[in-house]
Amino acid sequence: MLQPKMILIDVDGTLVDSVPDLTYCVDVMMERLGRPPRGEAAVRNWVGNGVERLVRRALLGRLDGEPDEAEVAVALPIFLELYAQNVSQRSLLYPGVREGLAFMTGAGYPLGCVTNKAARFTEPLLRDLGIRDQFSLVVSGDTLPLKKPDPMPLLHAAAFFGVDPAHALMIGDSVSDVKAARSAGFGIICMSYGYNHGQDIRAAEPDAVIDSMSELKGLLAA
Ligand SMILES: O=C(O)COP(=O)(O)O
Ligand SMILES: [Mg+2]
Repeated sequence: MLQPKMILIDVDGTLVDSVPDLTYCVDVMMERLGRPPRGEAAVRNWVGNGVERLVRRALLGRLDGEPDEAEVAVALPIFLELYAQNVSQRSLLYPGVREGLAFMTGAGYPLGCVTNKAARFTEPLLRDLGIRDQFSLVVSGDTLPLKKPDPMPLLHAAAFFGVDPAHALMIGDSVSDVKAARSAGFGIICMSYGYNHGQDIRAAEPDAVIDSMSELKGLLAA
């Protein structure tokens, strides 16, 4: 049984299935630019590195590369305005999240949230889904100079809670979470259902992969 002194949890693909709202905003943005929609299957593979990177990927129609900067300058404000209005309209907590959070808080684990989503979207999303109060700390993608896969947000949270990273656990869904956790010296558990750019997260070799946060009670000391 694991008994970390602090647990940090990722948002998109871990707590929240945010792809329906992100897809809506990508596709309306594309329509306004006079370009074809990208659809949910593509957007699912592009989430995880912040909204600006998502917009760049949508403009390109693929994961890697850089679109024309003039096009980004037009597209990004459109997307940001749309997402501000649609951050939680279609997004849902994954099955098992409420149960997993209740187990962790009930067992006394200090909880933080670490996401690459910008703070202006993270805060209302967590609030609208009724889970903001579960977290003593929320570190968003623009809270610090660097975001995941850099270890900075995780180390910042460890310092906030006064916990040695060797006694800290990250729960995420993507290779960025695994890389950040490994660089920070945290343990890492991943959700099998999340967004990992179309790759099976098992290839990144987290400490464990689970299908639902309700399974945490079998891994963490109560
Ligand atoms: O890509 C994003 O905006 C955020 O993704 P994350 O919550 O999985 O870090
Ligand atoms: Mg994620």
